[in-house]
Amino acid sequence: MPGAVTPCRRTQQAAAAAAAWHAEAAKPPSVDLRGRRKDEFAVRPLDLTDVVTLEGEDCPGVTRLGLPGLPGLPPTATAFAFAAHPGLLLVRGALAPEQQRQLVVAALTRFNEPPNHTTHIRAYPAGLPGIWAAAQAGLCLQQPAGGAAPAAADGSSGGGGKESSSGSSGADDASSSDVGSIWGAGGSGPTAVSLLRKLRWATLGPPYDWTRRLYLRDAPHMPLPPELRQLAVALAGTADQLLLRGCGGGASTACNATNCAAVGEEAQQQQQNEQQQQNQQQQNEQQQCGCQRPAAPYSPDAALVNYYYEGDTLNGHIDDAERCLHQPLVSLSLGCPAIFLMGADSKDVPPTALLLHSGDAVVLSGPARRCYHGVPRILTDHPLAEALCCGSACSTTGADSTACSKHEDGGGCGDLAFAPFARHMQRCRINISIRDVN
Ligand SMILES: O=C(O)CCC(=O)C(=O)O
Ligand SMILES: [Fe+2]
Repeated sequence: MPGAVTPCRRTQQAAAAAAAWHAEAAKPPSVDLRGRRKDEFAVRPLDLTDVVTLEGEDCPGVTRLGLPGLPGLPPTATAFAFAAHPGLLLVRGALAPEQQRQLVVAALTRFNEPPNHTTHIRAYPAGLPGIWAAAQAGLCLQQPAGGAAPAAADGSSGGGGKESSSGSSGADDASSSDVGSIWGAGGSGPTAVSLLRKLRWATLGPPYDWTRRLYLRDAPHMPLPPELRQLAVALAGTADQLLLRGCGGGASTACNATNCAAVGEEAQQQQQNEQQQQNQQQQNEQQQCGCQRPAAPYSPDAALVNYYYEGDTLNGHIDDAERCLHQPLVSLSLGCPAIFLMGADSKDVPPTALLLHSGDAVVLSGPARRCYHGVPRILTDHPLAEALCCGSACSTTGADSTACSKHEDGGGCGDLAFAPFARHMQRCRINISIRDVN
């Protein structure tokens, strides 16, 4: 494998990210991004001490790995493995600028449309079609025909908000409405801007029920968009190649001995022993999760889209509702940077804090797939990612214009149609985590 360059940059500011892990752990489960509640930790001063930024000088325990140039990844993408987190791969720049812009547009205009479930599913069971366009046009939600208003969307419990005050008619009214009939220029309904701001998550593929913690495989849904599926397959393949088969990232349970260039009888015997141990370990793991690892190729079919704004956090958690926890989870970051905490299988183990940028991908594979992780902080006061810069966004946002200083030198994308999205993303982070749930 390529040499062990171990880059990171530690800032001089006071530490908080790792300490926050325990604070996060101590919080009640309702205080969560998905529960749409802010908390006292969210507004603490920014502190990046001990945050691994993957910039500048070497960082012990972090290895920069060469990419095999798999299709779907930009040539400049750089992958990192972490000795303390076997199976974790971070690919910096996994998404090309154009890809990032396309995903941002899709996440704000398509992924949040029915039949996909969103934060608003309880209050508006048939969804809020056209919410992005309505917000841009400054519209409000209209009283549904028949005078029965949908319940207010307080988003207070992800998927578990208030029941509709109009009983079943709320859903029927909304589903029979076209975009023009549910939004209007006036009225007493909530503004599309406020509903969009309260939209914290959307599900792609089989919807996830947060209350029962299971995928609703039989509920109406669109298939996972092919572009996400392809990306996840490419990134999971990269992780598999770099971490597992290449034996370079410490994914100890899955190092394929045939790729490890062992020679001679002694080495062969050692390989056989290791293989037996691996098989035993795999059997044990399969018994635990009941899946048939070798018989099931990676086939991502669902995703969770998280929309984060200033002060939003995601508590430390393990994603364990999928059928086979041997299948990787591929997580894409767009917009504002964020601190991502990667832990172990117990919250007693202090996590590593990583700074994620727009265009980064995190692959949780092997042992890392079954480890705690969370997001204690979104950095909304940072410059907008260059990939998302747009000329008119820079010039029309007053104080935010510094966010796009590169653009003023002619370095931006100049895509005027993207301007409203660029403005939105100056204060927003979108994460898309792609899963194989079946
Ligand atoms: O936002 C992130 O980076 C992580 C999201 C996540 O862990 C999840 O949705 O399960
Ligand atoms: Fe997660």
